[in-house]
Amino acid sequence: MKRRLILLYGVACYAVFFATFLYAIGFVGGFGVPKSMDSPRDTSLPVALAINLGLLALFALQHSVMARPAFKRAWTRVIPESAERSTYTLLSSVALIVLFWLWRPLGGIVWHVENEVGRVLLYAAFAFGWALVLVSTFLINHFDLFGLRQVWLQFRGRPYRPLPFKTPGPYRIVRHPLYVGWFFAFWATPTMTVTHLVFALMTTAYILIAIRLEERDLLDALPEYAQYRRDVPMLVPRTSRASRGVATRHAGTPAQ
Ligand SMILES: C[S@@+](CC[C@H](N)C(=O)[O-])C[C@H]1O[C@@H](n2cnc3c(N)ncnc32)[C@H](O)[C@@H]1O
Repeated sequence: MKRRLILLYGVACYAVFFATFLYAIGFVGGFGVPKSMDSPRDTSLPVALAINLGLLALFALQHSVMARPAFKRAWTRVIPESAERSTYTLLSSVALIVLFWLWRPLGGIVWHVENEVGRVLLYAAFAFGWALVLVSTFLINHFDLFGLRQVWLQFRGRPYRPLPFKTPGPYRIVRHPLYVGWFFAFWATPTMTVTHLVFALMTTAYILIAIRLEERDLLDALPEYAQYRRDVPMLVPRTSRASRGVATRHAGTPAQ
């Protein structure tokens, strides 16, 4: 009974995540949702700015604190270990839903591209970003990142084994393709409003901090990560032939 409940909980958390992810595409891109990030301003600028920065800080805190190994060790004394990742996924989605709900558009145009080719290219870059995010989750292990693998294994009575370190496809070109995807998704827009710019700047700063925290944990957990870090750039691909040689050194899938 308990196993079944945990499985159901994991599936429900995943469903909430997936709906939130789809909503986020419309919220950032400005289509298909009742209120997007770039809707007209309805609050005074300082108040709107304070609310938005608070919402972003709430998400950043939840997302980074709950991802740290020390927090997970303490937290799994309270909740079942197999439900930890699903709970993380659920609370991340809740933080985003609160952000969508309370977000205050600021108005103001920073740039506006009217040229058709430019607009198509920017929309293509936006779509590429979201696709890269999704594809990267599958390259690492989509079902583990969002907690489904953990609840399924407990349901089948099998022990959880952490994911091995992997460098598939884009992970041989940059260490953080998923975060590169976010940059495309957040910066590529034909109409950059002040709201959108604040969002893009703040999320960029947060991702750079999150990379430091994530890499600190990866260096602690994986002996091979230090060499990978020396060989493969963080976010911007190298163009030289030498770097391509280095990338092929990571073409295999070293075990953890
Ligand atoms: C949201 S994913 C982001 C992965 C990566 N930073 C990126 O931008 O593509 C974060 C999780 O991926 C794991 N991770 C990061 N790089 C990895 C790799 N090369 N192989 C396996 N897991 C990895 C981290 O330990 C963390 O649990």
